[in-house]
Parts: sequence; structure tokens; C-alpha cells
Amino acid sequence: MAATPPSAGGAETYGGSGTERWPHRPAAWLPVRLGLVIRVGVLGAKGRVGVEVCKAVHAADDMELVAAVDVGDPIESLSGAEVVVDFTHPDVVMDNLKWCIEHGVHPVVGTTGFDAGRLATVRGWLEANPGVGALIAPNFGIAAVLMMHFAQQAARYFDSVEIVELHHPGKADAPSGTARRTAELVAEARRAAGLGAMPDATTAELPGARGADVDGVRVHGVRLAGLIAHQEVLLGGDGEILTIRHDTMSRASFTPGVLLGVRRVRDLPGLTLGLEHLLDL
Ligand SMILES: NC(=O)c1ccc[n+]([C@@H]2O[C@H](COP(=O)([O-])OP(=O)(O)OC[C@H]3O[C@@H](n4cnc5c(N)ncnc54)[C@H](O)[C@@H]3O)[C@@H](O)[C@H]2O)c1
Ligand SMILES: O=C(O)C1=N[C@H](C(=O)O)CCC1
Repeated sequence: MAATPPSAGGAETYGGSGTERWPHRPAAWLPVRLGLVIRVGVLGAKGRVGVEVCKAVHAADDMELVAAVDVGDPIESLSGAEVVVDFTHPDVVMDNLKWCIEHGVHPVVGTTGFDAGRLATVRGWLEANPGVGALIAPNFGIAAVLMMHFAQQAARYFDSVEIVELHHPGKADAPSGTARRTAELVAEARRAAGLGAMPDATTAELPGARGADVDGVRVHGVRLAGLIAHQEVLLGGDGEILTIRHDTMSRASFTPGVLLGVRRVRDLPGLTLGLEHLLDL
């Protein structure tokens, strides 16, 4: 019979703050002893994505869910975590990130709403806390990351590129983080190829009819009951059109990417922007 130690050295953190709804699952004592189990906290644990992340962390043999935090829970509940996953709201994510970085906790962030100013602030916090790694990814779906990558690769071959993002009506931000990042990648690719502005003769416009201008790329947002998260990148050239489309069919699709981020973020000091950097693309 396998020997069982009297104390698994870390397994006692099971059932920590907010984790009551996750059935007790003792961590295998040897990996805990060897420090191979990553202590993970989740912010936004009761949300649409947070619930899926808690399930996935709980089921992972190399992770321990030490805190499942939502509105009303003290952020100090995360003190026992090495890595914190944040799927909350654009209005609160900066405060969460600041707390994590200043407490030496590595954040893996899915929450959207990051612009250049916010990213510069995060970089400043990370410089003041060397050794802390933060991963911020607008989309943790592997297929979504590939869609963005393919759009970036294709962009230089076409006169016109426009993006249509389609989401559930409960979404707070527009355009989506994925669409915003895709537009930036397309714009970078066009600049690198020496392409100028896209053809567009519009002179009379009802405000909003041509979508938002992100780095010179038009982005159109749809909010519709029944949707989860979808995006089309339309690329138009001489007599032909390429459409690259991604559809999220389940929020569980985000969790393999999140777990990959949790496993890698401690070894990536500073800011990593986008899951593509972990995928060898
Ligand atoms: N990067 C990705 O792959 C990805 C995928 C899906 C959603 N998102 C983004 O993640 C965010 C959350 O999406 P969602 O659909 O799960 O939203 P949601 O509203 O269903 O969940 C957010 C949860 O965060 C909680 N919350 C709010 N403020 C908090 C705080 N200060 N501390 C702790 N918890 C807090 C809310 O109570 C809620 O339970 C959005 O910004 C969304 O765009 C990103
Ligand atoms: O449901 C959401 O909200 C999503 N947000 C991300 C974004 O803004 O790109 C990723 C897709 C789902």
C-alpha cells in the first residue's frame, strides 16, 4: 500500500476562501511536497468564464484552487496563491492587477478593456516588482488566436480589411478585446508592407455607421441574444474576398489556454501580451 504522509504540506489550503462549491480533492502529496503543484486563485469566480476556469483548475492534477473570489470577497483571500486568473470586468481589473503584482502574485488576465495607457501602467508596476510575470490575453481560445494570426499574415495581400465582432448582449466593452488586438495586428502588417490607407469614399455618414476606427482598421460590433463570441475578418482585393471566421461554441474553450498560461507565467517575468507567445506560432 502506498505510504500516505500525515500532512501533505499544502493540501490543507484546499477549501480556502470561496472554494466551498468545489468538492474537496486532496492534491497528490508527492507533487505538493516537491512544489510541483501551482497554487491558483480565481478572480471573477462566479462569472460566465470564471466558473469554467475554477472547474478546469480544480480538475488539473498539477494545480490547486486555493481561492475563488468574486464581488464582496476580500482580495486578501488570494494571499496563498502563486498565480491568479482574472476574468472580472474592465472597471476593476487594474486594481486587481496592481494588488497581484505588488504582492508578488503572477496574474493571468482574460479581462478585456486594455489600451496603450493601461498597458504602460502595468509595465510600470512590473518594473517596480522584477520577477513577477503577467500574461494578458484578449482571447484564450486556441482557434481564436490562430484566426488573429492568420488575419495578420493575410493582411498585406489585400487592399481592404474590416472586422466584424459578434457577442452576447451581456458584454461590457466594445469593440471586443480580440477585435481591437486583431485590428492592431492587421495595421502593423499593413504598415510593414508599406500599404497606405484603405479605399473608402464615404463623405456622408450617420455616426457609427462605418464602425470604430482602430489604428485605421474599421471594426463593427454586433450584440445579439444567442451568441457567445464570434469574429469575422473580411479581406478584400482585386475580384476576390477572403473571410476568416472564428466561433466560440462553449466558454470551456478558453480553459486550455488559461491553464497553459498558469503553467508558464511564473517563468515569464514582465508583461506577455497574447497567448500566441506561448504557442510557438
Ligand atoms: N480573454 C478571453 O479569452 C476572454 C474570454 C471571455 C471573456 N473575456 C473577458 O473576461 C471578462 C469577464 O467575462 P464574463 O463573461 O465571465 O463576465 P461575467 O460578468 O459573467 O463575470 C465577471 C465576474 O466578475 C465578478 N467581479 C466583478 N468585479 C469583481 C471584483 N472586483 N472582484 C472579484 N470579482 C469581481 C462579477 O461578479 C462576475 O461574477 C470580460 O472582460 C470579457 O470580455 C475574455
Ligand atoms: O464574452 C466576452 O466578453 C469575450 N470577451 C473577449 C473579447 O472581448 O475579445 C474574448 C471573447 C469573449
